[in-house]
Amino acid sequence: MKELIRNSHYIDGKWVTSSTLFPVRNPATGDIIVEIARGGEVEAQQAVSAAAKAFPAWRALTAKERSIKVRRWGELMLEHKEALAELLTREQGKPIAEARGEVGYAASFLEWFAEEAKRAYGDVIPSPFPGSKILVTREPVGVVAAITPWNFPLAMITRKAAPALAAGCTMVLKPAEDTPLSALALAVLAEEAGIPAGVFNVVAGEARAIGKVFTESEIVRKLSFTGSTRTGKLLASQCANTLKKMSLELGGNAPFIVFDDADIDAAVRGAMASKFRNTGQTCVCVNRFYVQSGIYDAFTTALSTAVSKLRVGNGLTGEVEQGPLINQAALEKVQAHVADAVSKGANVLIGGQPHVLGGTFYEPTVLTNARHDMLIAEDETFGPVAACFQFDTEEEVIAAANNTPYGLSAYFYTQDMKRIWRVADAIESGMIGINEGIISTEVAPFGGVKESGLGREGSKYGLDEYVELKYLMMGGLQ
Ligand SMILES: NC(=O)C1=CN([C@@H]2O[C@H](COP(=O)(O)OP(=O)(O)OC[C@H]3O[C@@H](n4cnc5c(N)ncnc54)[C@H](OP(=O)(O)O)[C@@H]3O)[C@@H](O)[C@H]2O)C=CC1
Ligand SMILES: O=C(O)CCCC(=O)O
Repeated sequence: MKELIRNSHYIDGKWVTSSTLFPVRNPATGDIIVEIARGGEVEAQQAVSAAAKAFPAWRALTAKERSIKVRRWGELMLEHKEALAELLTREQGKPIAEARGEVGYAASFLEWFAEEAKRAYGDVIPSPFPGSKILVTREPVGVVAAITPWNFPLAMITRKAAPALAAGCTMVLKPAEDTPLSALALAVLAEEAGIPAGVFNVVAGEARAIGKVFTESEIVRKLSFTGSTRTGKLLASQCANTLKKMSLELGGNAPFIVFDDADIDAAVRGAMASKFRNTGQTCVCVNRFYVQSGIYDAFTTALSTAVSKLRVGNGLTGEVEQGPLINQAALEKVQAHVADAVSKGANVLIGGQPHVLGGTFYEPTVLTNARHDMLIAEDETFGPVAACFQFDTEEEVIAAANNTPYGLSAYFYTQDMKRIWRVADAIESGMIGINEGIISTEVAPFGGVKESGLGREGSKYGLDEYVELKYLMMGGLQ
């Protein structure tokens, strides 16, 4: 087994330190896990140069040769599943069972795109001109920069690195300040898998300085970002001058609609899975529950009963289902949303306070009588708070669900087949769970519309984000 904890950057196949360090803390205890190198402009430039140098040889490999290495990277993740999961829980806080799930999910992107690498087919187009042939080939974009968030410290990296490397691109990565250790552990395993020096580089540290180098570089031809809409817009503006290709997976404000004819038990199971995954800290977590009047009391009561059974604590202890929030700012956001909702008339059915464990733990919470003038209706809470709105008609709820600049995920529960199609067509969202609370899988296209972003990750479509089409017109063939 490889030692997975590293405290320096991984650039050009070497472990490189910096003159200053920053602490990585366990959000469940506040303890420092390790202090790691704080990189900035210099390290970011080194990483971009290394990725540029490695690109010609990596793209020149056959798709099958790249596929073998990418697949091996994923296999190594699974061979180190327990150690990776433990590290992930220590730096991110999610319950160990969810961390194990994330290791598998992250590895699944490496397996999937190792397969897709071999299917980066071109095209032959019937030519309208005599004596000519028209061909389309698919080429790697070049050097890709990735900037990733703290909520899925492994999966958000492999969801980008797997298609990028499979397509023949090289990568520079800046992980989130709160969770760089999982990214560095991935670099250890990339090296072990035989991924050549410079193909995958990790620089942790100063977000703005590193981001500026990545976005302003003429060498970097693509930015792939997951995080807040605010930061996504900033990075997109920084990319404008070099007109980079961009994938942006940004914030959401997911509605979860429960119609009168829904199977209430199934809806509560879906609600629990979607809302409380990672303590409410995923971009596809429900933010607004819309429950039809006829079942409002029954649903909210059943939801509260389920929420009352959630066990909160340090994710490393096996029984726990809800970990801490990632940091103090996250706790303050949740507190502000709940205080604002209560001040405007929301009722607290359960929870509503910081947890007695202290730190950044917050009680799993259900609010009823939610209204649209509350902060919770506009901005993703990113915490364990289920805010329930009441509605009467399908028309009214579709208008309410769409009344947001976001459009990442949405969910609805009904047993009426005609309504399923009507509502699925009407909702403005990149992804919809229909009688289903968990939608994430490597085989399906993940991404949003409106201000939730650009592009799709995972699935057969995910490779397209890392390739350019090249059209070849061959004349004089007669
Ligand atoms: N779509 C999603 O999956 C996510 C959505 N969010 C939403 O965003 C809110 C705030 O979370 P937060 O972590 O601050 O999200 P951010 O969007 O700020 O962070 C995401 C990533 O972007 C980096 N980053 C931040 N600012 C810059 C910059 N100027 N240049 C380059 N990189 C930058 C961060 O680095 P660093 O960590 O070093 O600051 C991190 O790696 C959450 O409450 C949630 O609503 C958050 C995370 C994921
Ligand atoms: O919050 C995110 O951006 C990660 C989504 C996790 C998933 O793929 O479900």
